[in-house]
Amino acid sequence: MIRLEKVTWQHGPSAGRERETLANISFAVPQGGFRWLLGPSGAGKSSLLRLLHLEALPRSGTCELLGTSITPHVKRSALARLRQRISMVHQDYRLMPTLSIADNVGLPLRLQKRDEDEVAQEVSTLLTWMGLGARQSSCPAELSGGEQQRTAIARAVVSRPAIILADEPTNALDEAQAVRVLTMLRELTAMGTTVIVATHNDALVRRYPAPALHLEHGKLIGDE
Ligand SMILES: Nc1ncnc2c1ncn2[C@@H]1O[C@H](COP(=O)(O)OP(=O)(O)OP(=O)(O)O)[C@@H](O)[C@H]1O
Repeated sequence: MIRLEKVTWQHGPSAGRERETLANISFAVPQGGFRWLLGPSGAGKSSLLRLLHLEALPRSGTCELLGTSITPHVKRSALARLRQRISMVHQDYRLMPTLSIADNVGLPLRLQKRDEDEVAQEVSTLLTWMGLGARQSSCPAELSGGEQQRTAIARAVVSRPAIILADEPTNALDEAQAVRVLTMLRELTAMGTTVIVATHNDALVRRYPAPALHLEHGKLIGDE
């Protein structure tokens, strides 16, 4: 469950800024829910996802993720536990440049101290499904943009997190790959994962009708 009530946040210090990056944002997504996150460039989509990924804390308002209230007083240990259950596909992928593709994808499983044989098996199965079976020992720099994006998606889903946040996860993919990724994300919601996908891909939104959060100038102008 994700629940935000009048959440406000901004980049940098409050003084001297014309407006908040995110202003008075309220919405809720039940566990297993799917939401598109839409809005023009600069509307605040990435900022909202970063907030939900706990890369920053709200300036005001209440934010509840998976039953934990995110307040300035929340314990670091609680935040750390929560972070392990929330995955993000960043727009710029954020792969570890010195690790192979397999090790990048295996990272969340190793953080969970999973058995090495199990890690190898899960990573290999997922990468093969993503069409990256032959690239497992390559480094990110040797991959195309689309291959890097698919690696970032694999890393986000491999540990079966409770929440997946994806920031334009299909912008480097061709249509067939984008459809495959969306189908997978929708299937994960059927298994109880909450998914929010920011996108400018109107065709994909039309193909997968779902409720959408519409942001404009940092304000939520629609939740339907
Ligand atoms: N690091 C930063 N420092 C200061 N302001 C920033 C920073 N990153 C983004 N902003 C500002 O915050 C606002 C929201 O940006 P954000 O990246 O969240 O929008 P977006 O909707 O994701 O845009 P896009 O669709 O282009 O990715 C914009 O006004 C942007 O200029």
